[in-house]
This record gives sequence, structure tokens and C-alpha cells, in this order.
Amino acid sequence: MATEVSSSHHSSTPAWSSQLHTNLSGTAIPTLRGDRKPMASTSTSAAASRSSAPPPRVAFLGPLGTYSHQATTDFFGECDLVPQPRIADVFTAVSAGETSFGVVPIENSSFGAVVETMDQLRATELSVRGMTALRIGHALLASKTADKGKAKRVYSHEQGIGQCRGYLAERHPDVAIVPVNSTAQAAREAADDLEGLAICSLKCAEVYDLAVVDTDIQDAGASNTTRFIMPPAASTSAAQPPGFRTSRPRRSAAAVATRANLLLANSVPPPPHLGTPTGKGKGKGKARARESYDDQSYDDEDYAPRAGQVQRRGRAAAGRPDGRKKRAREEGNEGGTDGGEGVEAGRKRARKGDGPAAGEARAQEDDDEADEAAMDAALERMDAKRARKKARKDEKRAEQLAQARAREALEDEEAAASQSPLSLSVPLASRARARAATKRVQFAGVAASAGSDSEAGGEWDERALDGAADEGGFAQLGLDDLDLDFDLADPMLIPSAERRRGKRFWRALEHGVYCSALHDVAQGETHLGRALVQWDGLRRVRETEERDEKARVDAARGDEEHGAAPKSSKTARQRLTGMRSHDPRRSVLPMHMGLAEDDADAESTRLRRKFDDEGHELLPLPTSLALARMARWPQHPSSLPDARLSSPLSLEDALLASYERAQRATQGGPSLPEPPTSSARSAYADDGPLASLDDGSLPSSDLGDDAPPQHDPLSDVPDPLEWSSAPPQLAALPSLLSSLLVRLTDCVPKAPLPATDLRSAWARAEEMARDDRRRGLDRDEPKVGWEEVVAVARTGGVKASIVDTLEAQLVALFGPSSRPPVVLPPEGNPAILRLKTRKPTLVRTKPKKRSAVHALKRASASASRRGASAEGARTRERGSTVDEEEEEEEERESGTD
Ligand SMILES: O=C(O)C(=O)Cc1ccccc1
Repeated sequence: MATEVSSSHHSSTPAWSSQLHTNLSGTAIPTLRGDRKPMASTSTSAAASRSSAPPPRVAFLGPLGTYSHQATTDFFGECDLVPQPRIADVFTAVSAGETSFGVVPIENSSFGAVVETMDQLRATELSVRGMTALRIGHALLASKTADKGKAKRVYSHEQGIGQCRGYLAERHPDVAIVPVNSTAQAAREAADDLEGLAICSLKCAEVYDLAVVDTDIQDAGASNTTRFIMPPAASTSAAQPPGFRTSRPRRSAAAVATRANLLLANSVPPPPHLGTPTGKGKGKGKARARESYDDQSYDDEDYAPRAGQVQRRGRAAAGRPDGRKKRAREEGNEGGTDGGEGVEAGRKRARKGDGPAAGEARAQEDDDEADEAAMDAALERMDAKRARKKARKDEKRAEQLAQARAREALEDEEAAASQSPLSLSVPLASRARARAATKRVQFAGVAASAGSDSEAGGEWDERALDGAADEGGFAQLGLDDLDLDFDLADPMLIPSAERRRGKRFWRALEHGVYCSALHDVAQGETHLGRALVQWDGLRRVRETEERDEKARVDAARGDEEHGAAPKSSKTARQRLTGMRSHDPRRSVLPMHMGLAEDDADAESTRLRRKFDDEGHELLPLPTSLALARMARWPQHPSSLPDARLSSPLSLEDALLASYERAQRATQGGPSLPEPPTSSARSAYADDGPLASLDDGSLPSSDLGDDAPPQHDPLSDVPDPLEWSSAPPQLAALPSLLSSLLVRLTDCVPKAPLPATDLRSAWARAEEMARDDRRRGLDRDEPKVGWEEVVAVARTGGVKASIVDTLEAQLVALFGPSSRPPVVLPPEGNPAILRLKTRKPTLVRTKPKKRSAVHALKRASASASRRGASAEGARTRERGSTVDEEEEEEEERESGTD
């Protein structure tokens, strides 16, 4: 059955793993060759460790040959495949508990969201527990007996059609488009329609015996990528895709228990057998997944996959030796008894006697037999005893192993929890920080626990936190128990009861989503644009709610003052805000997304008019509709090759991009200082800061001819100091710093940040490093990381307590610093920067003039403190005293301001 299909397009190894970096010039579909290995020989250690659990039953959008099928085997490897005719049926199968998981497509890099999936995520209670992405290469297939020039119809899934619309318009402008439930369904239709074509995977040519008309017909070329999600059944013993680590259940509840929370689900590490950029067993897992897909039998059209059966047989056989052992043990025991009887009978017979000689001989014989039997029996007994002893030992060992595993699992959970974006581990180097953490906890209204280094956990109370601070411990802050029952990916759909939870709730949520977004971006697990838009959307909902609430309160107050009968809050609110009841699905305007310039503006204006005309409320939120629209814009980040947005990007870059976009997108929001480099560019444009990172220092993106032209965005920045070795991101740090301050400390600068000349600071740091080296001192090369952001903030004169908060947040996001901080020399004349807590209306005022001498004194105190902090914990304690004193001093100062 493994016939080779038209092979001209299969130039090299197939690229269809979730790691998107192979053979981008080919299609995502593997060739079918006759040299496939049997699945049994491909088992990985990950699989072996799971072998005791039955493979999960996984529903997916079928029939066999769909991309969802491919994603399923890619993701799960070993599983029982349960194809479903429609996406909705996948959700039904999972909801009904018929399968443990489902696999459905959720978005494509060029054509955007898969609407049916979005709808199902809203309509059901299912969450999302995993994600994988596939390069999609579409083929155009037709019946082998069809006259190719006479095609009148083209069948495909809406996504397939959308992804090839340019091609269709150009090459087959006259064919009618017939959407069907899936691409493999399209192949089936084409098989029965001599005037029909199908857009589907090349695999379908073999599965449905079709002719290949064309390959790689998708408009987006090699970068065409679709993400698939894995909703798990609500009550399944296989609550996780195999290989998933469970994070601490309570602590990460918010991350896993919310409905359809794509962003947070994204942060769940993928199964180790598939591998992440840092994961283990990557290659093996992928090879295995490929083979398992290749190994499916396609002659059976009634969706009966062979893979599962093969695996089940394999397991039954593997169980046999154990059974034999058990029987052998039992037989051994029985044999022992028999042997005993034989000896006794022989003796009896010997005692009776049959004549002297014969009797003697028989007795001798009997004795021999009896001895032998006795010996056998003894041996059997010894064996049995040994077996019992071994069983006991095995049992004990198993118990120890189970304990060790439990310990390991706990450690893993703790590690996962501490990495979880919703559970931040904040080092408590000082009481001031402990207090800040306390505030944060109370502010967020979430559970927290504190302990010394080794034992994070236990009931939290203020004293415990203080105690932990004394011991230099950590506070675990988590967003658990938030009991979220709505879709974070679609804040528009948050029910009003949830919306009324108030400011603290919103802030906590926003913070969680934001941290989660950054975390995911840092891990290269989500697209920056998607994550930030989501976070931004949430922030905006919160702001709207706050405005709303204020209006309601004011209205009620006004009514009372005027002696009017109190109106219902709804009326007051409507009167004040001019809001009308609305259908959230129809009243979405993607106006704030600001990712694309002209297109976005034109689209926004058009939609704004349309919605206005129809009398809808305009809320600029990223619902799936908006995201889908956005995804179709040329500059949507997900249309960029993944290599640009994956791990080599630092969070600083991510934040810089978010900063730049926020600058353009936020109208009437907090006014941020202009970054020194041109901010007019889209962060994602070819010459934007993100593009610049693909500067050859990154791993090859294999983009070949499709690679966008390289461009150094800093090449147009004047470079008076001619600094050579400083990293290019350095120029962005001042704006990054502003952005970080605003985003992470929830403070808004009252004045532009000091124009820290990082280039000269850097040049001086380099000079110092050179001096040290000349003097034989071992000094690290200066590097740019968050540590330097903090150093700049300190030397730039930002209020110490704010820098502390910033640092705590950065540590929480990036983990503790792995190197001593670069002590940047203090600026010549730093202005003390005042920041105020963000208020709904933000006004930029002039900086307060301060004594330059005082400023200089403070800046050098900060710098020397930073230097001291590198010396270790003992000195850190000393530093914290300074912190505290300084904070108190600052508090006194602000009191007199
Ligand atoms: O129909 C399929 O094969 C699917 O899995 C949905 C789909 C369609 C087109 C591109 C990616 C996924």
C-alpha cells in the first residue's frame, strides 16, 4: 500500500514536526515510502515510561489524512485515533468523555483564526491543554480519471481555500469554491467528482487514490503554519496530554482551569517527547511521531486506525512474561507439596516391604526417589522462599521508587509552579521587599505563601513573610483560587458578574496575563503580537470597567444630590456612558491593535463606520473576530517566519516591541517618552527592531529564497561615539526602561526619564573592563540584560523603592541574575526621577528641579550599593538596610513634596 506518490516536490526530508525548522521548501507532508520501520522499534524512553498507561484516545478533525490527523500523531505519538467529521464533533466527543483529548486547528499564520474552533471554545467548557504547530503545504488533487482542464469546482476546508485564495484567483479563476468540513473530506469529494478539485494534503493523494495536479499552492509559501490545540476531556484520567508535567494543581489553577485560555495554555510546557527548544528527547520524539503517522493504514475508510491496535497487541504480549512468572511461582509451591508427599509414600512403601532383596532394592529405589523428590521439594521450597523474598524486596524497591518518583514529581511541580507565570517567586532580600511583596499579594487578592529558601509553602501571613525576608527566602505569589470561569482569550465575553469584581480583580488578572504573555514570549511559545494584544485587551476591559464604575458612582451621587429617585444602576450607567445593550460578537472593533499601519487604519475606519451605522457599542477588544481579521493583515506577527519570534528574542526585545506598539496604539493612554530611535516603524516591519534580530547571529531560519531582506535598523542611527562592541539592543534600553517602569511597577513617570546615555555609559563600562583585564583582574565582558536596565535605573536616579519593585519583577520574569551586575558609572548630572502611581487620567508634568549635588550623592550611593550587592548575601543584607533607610528617607521626602 505504501506506493510512492509523485515525488518531484519531495526534494528532501519532510518537514512536518511541530518544530518548524526543516525543509521549508517542501510541503509539510511526509513521503510514503516502503521502508517504514515498525512502530515497536521506534519507542522512546518517554514512551517507555508511559507504557503502563493505555495510550490516550484522541478525537480529531477527520477523516484520515487531514492536517489535524497529522497534528495528532505529531503531538501524541502513541494514541488511539478517533476521527470526527466536523470540528464541533471533536468537541462533542471530548465533552462526552468518549475521548481523552481532541485536536483541532485554531489559527493559521496567513488566514487567521479557525472560526468553528473559536465558536466551540466559547460554547463548551473545555480548556486547552496543549498546542502544536505544523507547516502546511497544500496540494491540488483530482480524480485520476478526471479531465484536468475541465475542473468546475474546488473543494476544501474554509482554511484551505483561504490559504490558497491568491493561487485560485490566478490559476483557476472560474472554478466554484465548495467549502467542506475538512481537507480530507474534500479529497473524498474530488474522488467522486470528475469535475472537482481538492485542496488538501499530499498524503490524501495516496489515501484517496487521487492524481496530483499541483503542489505547494498556498499563498504564504513555506511559512504557512497552522496551530492546533488539544482540549482535554473535563473528567478524564488522562487529564494531561502524555508527557505533560502537572504543575501544582492549586497554584496553577488559574492557568489550567479557565476556559479556552489559549495564552495561558500556551505556557504549559509541551510534552518532553516532542521537545521544546530546550526540551529533552526532541529528535527521537519527532521521528517517532512521523513514523506513527506514516504507519497508519489507509485502506480502511471507516476510521479504524491500525496504530492503536498494534500498540494494544504489543502491550498484551509484554504482559505475558509476568503472567508466566506468577504461574511458575504457583506451580513451584504446588510442586513443593507434591515432592513432600512422594518422599513420605516411598518410605511407607519401604516400611511395608515386599520380600527382602526386592524389598531392599525397591526400598533403595524408593529411597532414592524419595531423596530426589525431597531434594526437589527442598529446592522448590528454596526457590519459593527466594521468590517470596525477591517479591518482598521488589515490593519494597517499588515502594521506594514510588516515593522517589513522588518526591521528584513534587519537585517538578514546584519547579513548574515557580516557573509558572502565574506563580511568581520573589526573593525577599529585605523587609522593604517583603512589604512590597505583601502589598502585591494583598493587592492582587490572591493566595501567597512564604518560606525560607528550601521550603516555599505553608500558610502565608505577614509575620511569615517578614520571617522569610529575614532569612533571605522567597515568597510564592500565585493567582490561584481566582476561580475564573470565562475566556481570557476573549475578554469581551466575560460575564457581567465577573466584570463587577472590581479593580483588584482586574489588576490581578491583567498582571497574570501580562506575565504569562511575557513568559510565553520568552519561551518562544507564543507570538508576541498575540500575547500582547490579549493582555492589552484585558487592560482595556479593565479600564473601561473602572470608568464605568466611576460613572455609575458619580451618577448615583448626582441623583442623590438632586433629590431624584435613585435610578437603576444600569440606567445611570447607560445614560452616562452612552452605552447600549449589545451583541458582543458583533460589536468588536480591532482599532487598537496598531500592528499594521495603513491596512489597519482603513479596516478600523471602515468597521467603525459600519458598527456606528448599525448602532453597536464600540469596544476595542481583541475577540476572535478581531484577531482573525488582524491575522489577515500583512504585518500580523504570526505571518512572520517563526524563527524571528522564537527563543533568540529576549524579553527586552519583546518589551521594546510592545512599547513601540503601545506608543502608536494607545490613544489617550499614558504618555510615554519617545524612544531615541525611530519609533515610527512597525516593530514587525522588515526594518523594525524585531526584524533586526534576525541578523545572522540567530540560528539559520532555513528560509532560503523566502527570507526577507536583512536590514540593520540601527544603520541609520548616527553613531558619534563609534562604539563597536556594544550590543545593538543597548540603544533601545532607555525606552525599554521607561516601558518596564510603566508596565512592571505600575508607575508612570512624571517626567521623561533621564536621557541616560547608555552608549557612553557602555563605553566607560567597557573601558573599565579593559583596565581590569590589563591589571590581570578577571572581569566579565559587559553584557546587556535586565541587570543593566536596573543599573541604569539606579544610576539614572529613579526612586530606590521603585527600582526595587522593578528588580523584583524582573527577577520574577527572568529568574535571578546569573552574573554580577555591571556597575555603570553614575551619570554626570542625573535628575532625581519622581514616579507616581498610575491614575486613570495621566498627565505629564515637568520634572521637579533638584539639587545636582544631592542627586549626584544619591546616584553614587546607588552605584556603590550595586557594586556591593555583587559580593553576596551577607553584603546584600547590608544593602537592604540602606534600601530601607533610603526608602524611609524617600517617603519622608515625598511627604514634604
Ligand atoms: O481540514 C483539515 O485538514 C484540517 O485539519 C483543518 C485545516 C485545514 C487547512 C489547513 C490547516 C488545517
